[in-house]
Amino acid sequence: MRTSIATVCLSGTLEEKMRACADAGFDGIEIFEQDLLVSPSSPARIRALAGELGLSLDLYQPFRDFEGVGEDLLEANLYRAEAKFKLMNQLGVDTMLLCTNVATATVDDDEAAAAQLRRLGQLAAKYGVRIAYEALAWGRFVSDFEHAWWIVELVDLPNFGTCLDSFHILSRNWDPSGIEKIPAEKIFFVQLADAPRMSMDVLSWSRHHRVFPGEGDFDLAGFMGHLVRAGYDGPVSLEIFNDVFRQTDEVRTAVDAMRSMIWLEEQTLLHLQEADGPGGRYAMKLATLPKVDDPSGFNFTEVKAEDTAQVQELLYQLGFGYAGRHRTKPVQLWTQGQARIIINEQQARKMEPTIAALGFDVENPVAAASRAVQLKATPVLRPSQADEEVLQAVSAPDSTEIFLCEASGDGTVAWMKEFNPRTGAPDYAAGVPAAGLITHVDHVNLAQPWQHYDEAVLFYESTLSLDRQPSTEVPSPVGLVRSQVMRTEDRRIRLALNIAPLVLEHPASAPRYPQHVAFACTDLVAVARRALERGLDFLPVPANYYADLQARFRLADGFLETLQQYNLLYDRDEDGEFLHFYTATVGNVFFEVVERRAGYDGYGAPNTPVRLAAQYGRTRRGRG
Ligand SMILES: O=C(O)c1ccc(O)c(O)c1
Ligand SMILES: [Mg+2]
Repeated sequence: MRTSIATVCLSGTLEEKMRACADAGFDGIEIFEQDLLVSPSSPARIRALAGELGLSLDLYQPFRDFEGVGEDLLEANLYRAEAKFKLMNQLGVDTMLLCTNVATATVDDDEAAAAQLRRLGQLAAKYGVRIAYEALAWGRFVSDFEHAWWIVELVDLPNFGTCLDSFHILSRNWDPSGIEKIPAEKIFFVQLADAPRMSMDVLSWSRHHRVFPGEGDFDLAGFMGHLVRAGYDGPVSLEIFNDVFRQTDEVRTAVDAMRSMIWLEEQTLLHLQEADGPGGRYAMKLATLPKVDDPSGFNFTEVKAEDTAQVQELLYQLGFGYAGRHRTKPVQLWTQGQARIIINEQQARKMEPTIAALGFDVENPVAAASRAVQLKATPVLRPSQADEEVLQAVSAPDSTEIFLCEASGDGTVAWMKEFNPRTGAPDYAAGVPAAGLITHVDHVNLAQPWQHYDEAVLFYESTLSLDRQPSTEVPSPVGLVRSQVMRTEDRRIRLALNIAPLVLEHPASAPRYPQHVAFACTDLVAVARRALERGLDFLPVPANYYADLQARFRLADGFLETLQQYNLLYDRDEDGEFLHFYTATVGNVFFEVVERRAGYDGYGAPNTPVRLAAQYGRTRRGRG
């Protein structure tokens, strides 16, 4: 698959954008007119730079509002077009994108529009230029791709074809299977964009909310399948108008963009193999990635901190046992059931407790790491001694290190033998056996900086094959928190990503992005009772919450009192019940313990505002 990207996707100058696209591995670019107009570089310089960078200049765009106009305006439009054809000759670009008229068209007549477009095509031919006619979803008279294709047929010139843009087709729910009826040689260009489903006018949706494939809700593998079956083999280009991408680091955005392409290429092939059977022969060659099974569990969570005392104490209070110090590194291991927490003091100067790494159980760590690196993840290199396990790891967009560990069905993990339980136990933990009420990690919640949120979703979806659930928004005292759960089908991995609201201008301003690990247990009240005995600082829950709980659920006598006594939260739905509590926050980390009853599959979402408000209240009072 030949990859391309529109310069409008990125921030920076035209030259910066071009370098970022080349470095990320794109084959070509579409030059967005505005980027050239504001550039101090001459067309000849841009052409030379593209040559130096090995980028093909695939498209010049857009040319707007040409057809369906009166004769005077037509003359002016042809004059304007000829100037652009000359410019394109200087740039060495042979295809121009023409959008359907959104503003100046007054004549709703396909034959008349085609006659005008034929004049444009004939003029373009003198300059060796091809015109790719694209239906914009808000076009004045032409807004659907089959209508645009019909007009292309009427124009009937070899250098006049169509451009298909997934956004304009899928946003309007046009049936994309019609693409297969268009002869491949008349599809001059293809633009791809994903987007979250939204109910707003389609122009605003398109100009502000497009995202890279895999970050939104469109079925782009299905869309690509129609193109591949049509026999298309030209550039597949990203055209993403997005407010965040336009203002963030272009090098990073270009890598995110490339990841989306590599992943989509694989998804397209898998889609075609499933829909058409293996052995399909298509003009477009689609590359594959190492196929890996879903991760089968959390292997470990690593908390990094300069001062480890508070984290140790919380773990002790939750019933974790101290399982030893690493034989060569300043690293402790705490375990309970299948839950393993590593506390790492290495290179942690001035660091408040933070989740620095997550280990996932995978079938084949080398293949999983190779897949991630082929998807443009940065490998993490950790020095290890000759007799230590060599662990595979890559860096997630928020810098959390993702370790791909060998799964073991029996609850032991190979690297645990590097820890010596006889050294360095804190006083209160000496000789404490893991008490065994907590069984494993239920989920991990990572707060994402707002500008890397979509990138993080695609990262986990593509590298670890986690499935995206519908995203939700939860009110906090300082704004709405967007939340997105990613999980495996068997639920052994549940990862929640949040965008923390910006609190920069707020009096309680220190921007904090607390993260948490939620442990699963079979008896929450017992875990809470033990934790209280050991002095745990529970996140307090207000009495108003319990009054509302009783009103909603009519709880059995005594149950509400028990919940309230231990600051437990409760939820119930048609699948089952959910009990949970939170610890105080230490640095950037807190813990949750959950008990799922029957088939409850959620996360206590109605309780999240209560947690956020309680955490906010404590932060303002200077407590964690
Ligand atoms: O929003 C626009 O104007 C616009 C321009 C060119 C395109 O290819 C497109 O899809 C949208
Ligand atoms: Mg487009």
